[in-house]
Amino acid sequence: MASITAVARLVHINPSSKLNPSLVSATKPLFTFFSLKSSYSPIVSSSAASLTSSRAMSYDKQLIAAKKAASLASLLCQNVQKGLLQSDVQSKSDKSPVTVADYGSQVLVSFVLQQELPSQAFSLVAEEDSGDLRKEDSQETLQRITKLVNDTIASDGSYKVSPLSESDVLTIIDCGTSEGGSNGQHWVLDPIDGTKGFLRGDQYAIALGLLDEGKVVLGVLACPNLPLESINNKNQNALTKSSSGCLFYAQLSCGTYMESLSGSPPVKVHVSDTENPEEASFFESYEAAHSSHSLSGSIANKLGVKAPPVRIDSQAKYGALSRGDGAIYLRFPNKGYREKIWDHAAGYIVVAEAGGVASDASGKPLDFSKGRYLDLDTGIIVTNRKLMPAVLKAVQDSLKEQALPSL
Ligand SMILES: Nc1ncnc2c1ncn2[C@@H]1O[C@H](COP(=O)(O)O)[C@@H](OP(=O)(O)O)[C@H]1O
Ligand SMILES: [Mg+2]
Ligand SMILES: [Mg+2]
Ligand SMILES: [Mg+2]
Repeated sequence: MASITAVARLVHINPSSKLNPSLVSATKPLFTFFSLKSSYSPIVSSSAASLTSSRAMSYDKQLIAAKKAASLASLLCQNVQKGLLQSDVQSKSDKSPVTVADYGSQVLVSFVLQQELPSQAFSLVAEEDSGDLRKEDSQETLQRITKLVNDTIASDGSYKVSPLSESDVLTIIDCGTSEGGSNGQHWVLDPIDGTKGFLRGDQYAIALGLLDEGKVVLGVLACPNLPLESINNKNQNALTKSSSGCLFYAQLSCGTYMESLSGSPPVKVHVSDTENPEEASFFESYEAAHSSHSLSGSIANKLGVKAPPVRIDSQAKYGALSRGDGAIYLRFPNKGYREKIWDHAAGYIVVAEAGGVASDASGKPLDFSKGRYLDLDTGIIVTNRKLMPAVLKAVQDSLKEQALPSL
């Protein structure tokens, strides 16, 4: 096991950092308490119960660190997406795709959080693990990830650390194996949510949330391909224009804000306030295998929704809903599919703090305190508070009809 060299060190922020300027100024000066020598070892909590937490506390420091981590990961993902190679993509044991950018993003987020918050115990529930990368035929992929991560850290210039080795990279990826739960604080990370969208050149998100005592208390959603302007169903051309991308962030009781990934001033966002389902447009997954399009079609009919659905990948749907581009997001996976907390934690608080609400099909709020999986009834409904009762009824009626044997 690699050893930590604990050295207090002042990190000088390089003024030429490529990150959003508001993040850079907010983070200097900063002490970190470990330096990376030849090998890397994470600061891992020995027990979740040892983490201190308080419901009344502010999460400002964590929010600054989370924004910086997601922004740096976005840079890596944007660079990879521009020149994606066939060899950059692998298939996981469940046959889902994973790319060098998924791994690279996970390493960067974990690295930045630990650099920025050195005095806090660190627990991370993240999607990826190093299992496949430790296999012999993954050597080249691991080298490519390591180079991507080191190049991104060097080009940003905020951290004066020796380059990470391949072994450091594997160790940092495996910082994400926490089980989460209802005690203490846990970061929740989807390093690329919407990998299929990422591969198509469409929408994806770097989604980072923080749980405190089982509740999501902050969330950051970086959506590098999402335009700042609305993508409602009247303006879907916006999706094809090049964009610098959006960063959504929310902290408990502080509202939801959006800024561009290139650093425009933040604006407070709010969900649509429509009470009329006929005026509401809805989002669903681009991938029909991830959510039943026919069920959401039947729900939309019951509600009298006129506009066709906007189908996009990833938690960009939560971001778009939080600023009112559409008013309803419906997600109904196949029976037996278990939703993971990293697919929803950041999006959940981004919508909730913008005045929206998310529940399962029985109307129960999503519960992030049960470990790596969400324990829920049938599907996920996200909308504004005024529409929720009508949407819930339409969902429950459609589910009952679906359960009836056809004549
Ligand atoms: N059969 C399935 N049903 C529902 N969700 C699925 C699924 N297979 C994969 N997913 C999840 O859907 C996420 C993408 O969401 P969306 O459909 O909104 O774009 C994927 O995240 P990753 O891309 O991080 O693996 C994955 O976790
Ligand atoms: Mg995945
Ligand atoms: Mg995901
Ligand atoms: Mg993912």
